[in-house]
Amino acid sequence: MSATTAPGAATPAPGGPARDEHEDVAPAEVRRRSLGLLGTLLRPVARRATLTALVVVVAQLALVAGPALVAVGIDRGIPALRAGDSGPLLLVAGGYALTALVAGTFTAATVRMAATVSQTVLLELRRRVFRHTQRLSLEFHERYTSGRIISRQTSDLEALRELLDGGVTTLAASGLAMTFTAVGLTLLDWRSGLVLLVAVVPGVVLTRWFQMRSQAQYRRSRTAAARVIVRFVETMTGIRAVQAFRRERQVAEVYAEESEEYRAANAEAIRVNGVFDTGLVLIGNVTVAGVLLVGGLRVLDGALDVGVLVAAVLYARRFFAPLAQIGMFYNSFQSATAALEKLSGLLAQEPTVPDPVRPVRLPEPRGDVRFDGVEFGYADGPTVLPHLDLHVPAGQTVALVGETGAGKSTVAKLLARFYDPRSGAVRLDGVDLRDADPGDLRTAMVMVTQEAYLFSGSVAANIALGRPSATRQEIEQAARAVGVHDLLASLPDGYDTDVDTRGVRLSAGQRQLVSFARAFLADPAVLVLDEATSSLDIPGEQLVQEGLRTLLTGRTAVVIAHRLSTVMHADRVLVVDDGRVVEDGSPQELVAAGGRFATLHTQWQESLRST
Ligand SMILES: Nc1ncnc2c1ncn2[C@@H]1O[C@H](COP(=O)(O)OP(=O)(O)OP(=O)(O)O)[C@@H](O)[C@H]1O
Repeated sequence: MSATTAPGAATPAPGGPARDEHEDVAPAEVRRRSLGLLGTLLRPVARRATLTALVVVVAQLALVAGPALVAVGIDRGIPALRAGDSGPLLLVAGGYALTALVAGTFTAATVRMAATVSQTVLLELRRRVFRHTQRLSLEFHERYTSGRIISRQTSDLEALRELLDGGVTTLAASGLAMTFTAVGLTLLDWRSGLVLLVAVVPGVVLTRWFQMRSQAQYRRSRTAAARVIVRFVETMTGIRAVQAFRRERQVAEVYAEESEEYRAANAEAIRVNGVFDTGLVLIGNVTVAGVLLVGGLRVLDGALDVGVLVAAVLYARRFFAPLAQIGMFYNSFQSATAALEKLSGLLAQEPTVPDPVRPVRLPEPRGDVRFDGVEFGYADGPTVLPHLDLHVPAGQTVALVGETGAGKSTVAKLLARFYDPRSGAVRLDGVDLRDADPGDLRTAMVMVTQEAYLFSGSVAANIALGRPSATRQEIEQAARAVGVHDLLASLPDGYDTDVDTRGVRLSAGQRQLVSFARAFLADPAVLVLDEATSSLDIPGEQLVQEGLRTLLTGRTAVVIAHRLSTVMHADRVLVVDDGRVVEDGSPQELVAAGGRFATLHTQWQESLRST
């Protein structure tokens, strides 16, 4: 059982530093990169975005005209009405209704247009992130935990969505509303404008306080949220280990603590928001009282018209309302900026196994494999293979044996080009894998891993992964060849059975056979196979052995062998120790030579006898 697999150890904190902790990039460069990404995303929707901005401006202008029209209505329209002329008042009322209509229509249009722009941008970004992440080399996926990738595709895109859907337009509209209101009021009556200016001082102080507190708070809340998500994903990914070692209670306790921290962070954020909103209402109302008092006294003196006073009060009331909106979206803005930085960081990652500039075609591969002076180590880690020279002629079956950590999988992964050597070259039919056409290489070389991963979907679709153009007949032929046809045909829906269907989960050995059928259908010139270590019941074992033999026939095969029978059927055995080939020969020769393999062979036989 592979229950000892530890859940990914690194705990990412998407709410923490926006930069990928593995890269060393200056903040200015990060900003440039994020803006660059935003630019490429917005370019296709530039016209629509500009139009949206114009619509926002018109909506705000229409809104700000309202109080001014009220002033005109009171100061000009009513006296005229008293004098028997209803024209001016009707004109003003009509004008007011028109501006209200324009403001309403344009605000609704803003919401729709912003949503269209935002959804187009997000669709493109979501696709781009998926395509890019999928293209990145294995080396990247081994260090970038699944929790972090999930955060990029979920919470980061969500943060951007929140801002783009309504945030940007609300921020712009709020900024414009405040500016237009201040200008409108000053033009109408500069003394009332002055009162507003005085009130702006505590408003700015309060907003500044809020920004600082809420930024810290928001960061805390995001970090806490990320911890909860990562803990959840890791626990569920490693559920076998958790259950096998009875860690449920401890994991639940840690999870409860982290959830509590998340709750506390959110509660504090709400409290800060509460103080800010209440403060704004207070400042707003005091300002209204100030404008009313100063203006009222001047009305008494006859220096100010009543209508202008009413308009001034309306403007003063409106002035502080947008600040609450700005405060609300300030955090979205922050988190969207951080999300954009992280997404642009992910998109800036380059595959460590790049596609060749001038690919060499391998249309009819023979399967001749060479390792020429290969030196290799993972990333910046220690050397794993110091110097490997190896020639596997076409059609040969080679079994790699050796102790755990000897470097067998590393040889296999270099051959399948999941990694490139630090020096030297791996060649197929004389072509350096780094120069080989990636499409041809994937056809020529297939790696079957231990885990025999099945994707959700039918059994047939899973086999067809080996050759998507295969007919049902060819799929069944492949299954027959590796001896799994009867089993698959007896499933509830035969080959159409969904591998995820409850109650028909395939066993490890059966999954292995399906993956053999998949590889058989792909029919590669070179097969790299990591034999499953899981022990199978004897009939199952025999079935897998027979399937394996059919699969290996007629092609070059490099097998990381865990079973004696596989090794003994190989043409050649390589004993790997500490990244070096220490014995090389046919199984019979090596047994006769009495070296390491001979010892291993004796141990194997003894263990088989004792079971
Ligand atoms: N992704 C990786 N990153 C860093 N080091 C690695 C990685 N994979 C393997 N190693 C290291 O490379 C060495 C060889 O490992 P490898 O997996 O090739 O051994 P192996 O012979 O296949 O072992 P096993 O039989 O247990 O699968 C080990 O020291 C291991 O720690």
